[in-house]
Amino acid sequence: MKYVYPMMADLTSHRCLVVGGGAVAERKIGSLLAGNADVIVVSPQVTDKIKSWAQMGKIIWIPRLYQEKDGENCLIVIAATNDPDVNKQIYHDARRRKQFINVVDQPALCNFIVPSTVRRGKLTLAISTHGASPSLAKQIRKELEERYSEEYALLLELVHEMRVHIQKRVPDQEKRRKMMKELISPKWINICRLHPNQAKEWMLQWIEQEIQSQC
Ligand SMILES: C[C@@]1(CC(=O)O)C2=NC(=C\c3[nH]c(c(CCC(=O)O)c3CC(=O)O)Cc3[nH]c(c(CC(=O)O)c3CCC(=O)O)/C=C3\N/C(=C\2)[C@@H](CCC(=O)O)[C@]3(C)CC(=O)O)/[C@H]1CCC(=O)O
Ligand SMILES: NC(=O)c1ccc[n+]([C@@H]2O[C@H](COP(=O)([O-])OP(=O)(O)OC[C@H]3O[C@@H](n4cnc5c(N)ncnc54)[C@H](O)[C@@H]3O)[C@@H](O)[C@H]2O)c1
Repeated sequence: MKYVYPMMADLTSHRCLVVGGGAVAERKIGSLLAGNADVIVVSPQVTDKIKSWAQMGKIIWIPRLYQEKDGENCLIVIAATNDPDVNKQIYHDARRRKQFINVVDQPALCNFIVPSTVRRGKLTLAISTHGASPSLAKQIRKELEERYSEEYALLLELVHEMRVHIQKRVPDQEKRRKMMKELISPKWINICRLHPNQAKEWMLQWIEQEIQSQC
């Protein structure tokens, strides 16, 4: 893989196939479900978690070995068995169908890779090392998790709401931009962390004051 195009994709209503049911498959299924995909898992054995996803109707589990037809009509295929030859066969089948294919034990056969991810509500941070060191991607993910804690989810919810409010109330584009910048300053990030229940009210009050002082 020479170059990657980072993209945040909504997989709603897209069928995605995961072949294999071990710990790695479980992780990949988890990220596909987080992206709203319709997930089909083909594997004779699966982990307890995968089994419970199937029982809850979150995925479809076909308990047998992979067959070529399994990938039909799928946007994404993930080959996550512990058999390199089977994984290579899945790769060839997917390439023939021009699908997105990820082969968990052979980075050279991937036309997309799964990044390490931090999610804080609407904030998504994705880290990739181009397959050079998944461990480093994981380490950086942990660092970012500490740096960007849960208050960012609240901050983004509020800023999103306030942005619409400010767009309606403040006609001057330059003033709008200044106010939006102020709302993502350390002061408001700290307020979201320390006073999550008051943050919205205080933001609305601050916006009113700013509008009054501009009149
Ligand atoms: C990020 C993450 C996302 C996820 O899986 O959800 C992910 N791997 C994670 C963890 C991890 N993977 C491995 C270890 C053991 C230590 C080590 O080997 O370093 C650990 C660490 C651990 O488990 O502690 C082993 C490993 N991984 C690959 C191979 C094959 C090879 O390199 O040949 C082998 C060797 C297998 C063997 O030796 O047999 C290949 C890939 N793994 C990728 C993604 C893609 C590149 C991402 C990038 O751009 O860096 C890529 C290319 C394909 C893909 O899977 O998309 C997830 C971290 C999630 C988190 O944040 O916790
Ligand atoms: N990309 C990554 O992030 C990463 C991380 C660690 C390991 N790996 C690699 O991923 C592979 C899988 O790791 P694991 O720990 O999940 O393995 P595992 O042995 O726990 O699971 C393998 C699964 O594949 C299934 N399987 C085997 N042959 C099959 C077939 N023909 N059709 C359908 N299913 C089949 C088995 O039933 C089992 O559920 C390993 O080969 C390892 O090298 C990748």
